[in-house]
Amino acid sequence: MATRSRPVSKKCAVIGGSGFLGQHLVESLLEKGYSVNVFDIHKGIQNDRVCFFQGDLCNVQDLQLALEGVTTVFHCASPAPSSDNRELFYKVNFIGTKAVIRACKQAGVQKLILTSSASVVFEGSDVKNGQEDLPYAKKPIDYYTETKILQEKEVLSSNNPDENFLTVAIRPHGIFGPRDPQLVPVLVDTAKRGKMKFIIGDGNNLVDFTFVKNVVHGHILAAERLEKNSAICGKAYHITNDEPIPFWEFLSRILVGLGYDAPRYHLPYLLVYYLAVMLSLVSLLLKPFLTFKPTFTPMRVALAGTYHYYSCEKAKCDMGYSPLVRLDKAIEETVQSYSHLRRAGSTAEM
Ligand SMILES: NC(=O)C1=CN([C@@H]2O[C@H](COP(=O)(O)OP(=O)(O)OC[C@H]3O[C@@H](n4cnc5c(N)ncnc54)[C@H](O)[C@@H]3O)[C@@H](O)[C@H]2O)C=CC1
Ligand SMILES: CC(C)CCC[C@@H](C)[C@H]1CC[C@H]2C3=C(CC[C@]12C)[C@@]1(C)CCC(=O)C[C@@H]1CC3
Repeated sequence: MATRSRPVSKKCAVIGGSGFLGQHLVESLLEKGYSVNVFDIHKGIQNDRVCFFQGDLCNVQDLQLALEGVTTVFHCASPAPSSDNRELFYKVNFIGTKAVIRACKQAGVQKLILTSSASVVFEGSDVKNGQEDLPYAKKPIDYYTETKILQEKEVLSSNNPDENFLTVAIRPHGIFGPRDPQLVPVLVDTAKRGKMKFIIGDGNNLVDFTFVKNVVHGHILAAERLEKNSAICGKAYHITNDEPIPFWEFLSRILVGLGYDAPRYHLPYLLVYYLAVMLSLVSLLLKPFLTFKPTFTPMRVALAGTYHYYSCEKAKCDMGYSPLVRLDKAIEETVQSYSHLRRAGSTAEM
């Protein structure tokens, strides 16, 4: 172990370590010689090399054991955006994050790295090469994002070098990669139901999709650069692949890679957007009698039909970030990892 750059005594905790990003983060931290405690409400991680603590982050007592002797905490837990549960978003992302900060301070944790989201500045209209000085969205695209804003503000304002408590927020966008429960499975499911035939808008809108290993790299760099007097204290950073791609081209490459047809027919953006708004109202009205989850929600349509890509220059400059894996390689690795979702009878093709 003498060759490792980080001593094993560097103990950190990953809150949300059973999740998609959390698991990749844990694996990378272990590879780098950190010792890792995982805290999560679900035991989704099978790894003998970590200490697992099951609990709800809203509960300071639950957190205490997991944070004992820990110097660095990564907070990447959140209810899934698709859960569409306002109360839960507020409780976990806002009240729960306050509990995390309190527990960190009580346990003498020195660094807190929050996984925020680039969507905190997105209001459903084009963002091109957005920088971190964009104001928070006044009308966020959904309630999940509204609570991500509250959460980020709370974490950044708790940065206090005098108390030896330093914080930073990482804002990824469109995370994808092996084991993602959200993007590829939703795409494949939609394609299987014959609903992936249409391109919303002209199809030229550039978007950031960020490979999970690059997001992890950004988090670990931030943790390592977070020192008293460093430029990154109390700041937010976009972490992207730095290769914006047309939204529909990205989706098509994943779909074709897995043997499905790429969407071909164009529909006007505003028409689909207002249809999605109407559909979500109908589903709300019918809720007491019948539950159905529309595939094309206003939030998804806004994400699918507008430009939303962000500059990661500030992360490059302040923490020496640059993506480790290029987009082509990342798509290839992702498609290969989803061989179980490949269309029956299709052969591998990239
Ligand atoms: N997936 C994406 O494209 C993006 C995700 N993010 C953020 O990245 C972070 C990680 O996202 P994913 O890994 O995709 O989500 P995920 O759903 O795979 O993982 C979240 C984890 O948090 C845990 N969790 C939820 N509530 C909890 C609670 N009360 N106490 C303890 N653990 C709890 C879940 O059990 C899960 O293991 C989240 O903060 C999300 O907001 C930000 C930008 C984009
Ligand atoms: C049915 C199709 C129109 C769209 C299918 C793909 C979507 C499931 C994904 C495309 C962009 C993704 C995205 C997120 C979730 C999954 C997508 C909508 C986030 C909302 C996840 C949480 C965030 O913080 C922001 C992400 C933006 C991009």
